[in-house]
Amino acid sequence: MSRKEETLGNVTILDKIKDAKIIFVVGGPGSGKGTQCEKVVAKYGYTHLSSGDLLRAEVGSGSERGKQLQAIMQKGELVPLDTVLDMIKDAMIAKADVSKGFLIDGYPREVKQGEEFEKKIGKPCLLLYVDARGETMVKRLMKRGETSGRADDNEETIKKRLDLYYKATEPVIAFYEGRGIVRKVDSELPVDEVFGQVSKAIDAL
Ligand SMILES: Nc1nc2c(ncn2[C@@H]2O[C@H](COP(=O)(O)OP(=O)(O)OP(=O)(O)O)[C@@H](O)[C@H]2O)c(=O)[nH]1
Ligand SMILES: O=c1ccn([C@@H]2O[C@H](COP(=O)(O)OP(=O)(O)O)[C@@H](O)[C@H]2O)c(=O)[nH]1
Ligand SMILES: [Mg+2]
Repeated sequence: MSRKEETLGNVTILDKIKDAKIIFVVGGPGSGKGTQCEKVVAKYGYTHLSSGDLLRAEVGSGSERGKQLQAIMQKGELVPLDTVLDMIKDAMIAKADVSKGFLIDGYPREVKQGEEFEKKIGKPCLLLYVDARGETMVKRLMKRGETSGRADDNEETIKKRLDLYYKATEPVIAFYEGRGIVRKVDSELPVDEVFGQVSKAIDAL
């Protein structure tokens, strides 16, 4: 295939993605983003892409890049922006033909990530803000850590993830509030009640 055709092919795929709805799902570690996304997939048939899951898949592959990612994630720090964005973009392109909507879970982690996503992929129509108290999130993650096997579900790393969330990710919510696309759900409530709030926000799209 010539370079020109490749570019044209890519444009078509990105156009398809532009027609699909893009929802950012943002909240602290253990706030319940993954839990709610699973329910959205079941009810609305959206494609769920968790940035953390994509990174963990790369770690699981045992690749050299995976080893570098593992070291960063174990410390609760953020991996380089381009790495995550490329993974999300590839995953979206792979689903472009069959997807009417995308749940981008755990992304953006910082305002710059959101800006780059919009430049390279498209604009979100909704940001679901999954809100829980710090104390609640720590408790849930410690419990999840008993069985999750996640290297970052330990007390020390949980604290770092939480600090980074407040410092880097909360400003993302303020940024998109300015655009009027943030809907906050209270994830202190039982899962089904939280999902009631999530459904309302999606039905209003
Ligand atoms: N009581 C209660 N527990 C919840 C709720 N949502 C999630 N949990 C529990 O909290 C833990 C974390 O939920 P996840 O959905 O994995 O959270 P997450 O936001 O995806 O977390 P990360 O993957 O760390 O980003 C899980 O063990 C869930 O069972 C909720 O609404 N109520
Ligand atoms: O855009 C992202 C998403 C995840 N991560 C890394 O992956 C880890 C786990 O992310 P996930 O969303 O699964 O869990 P959370 O930290 O929200 O509990 C984070 O602590 C980061 O090290 C990252 O660097 N950039
Ligand atoms: Mg998750």
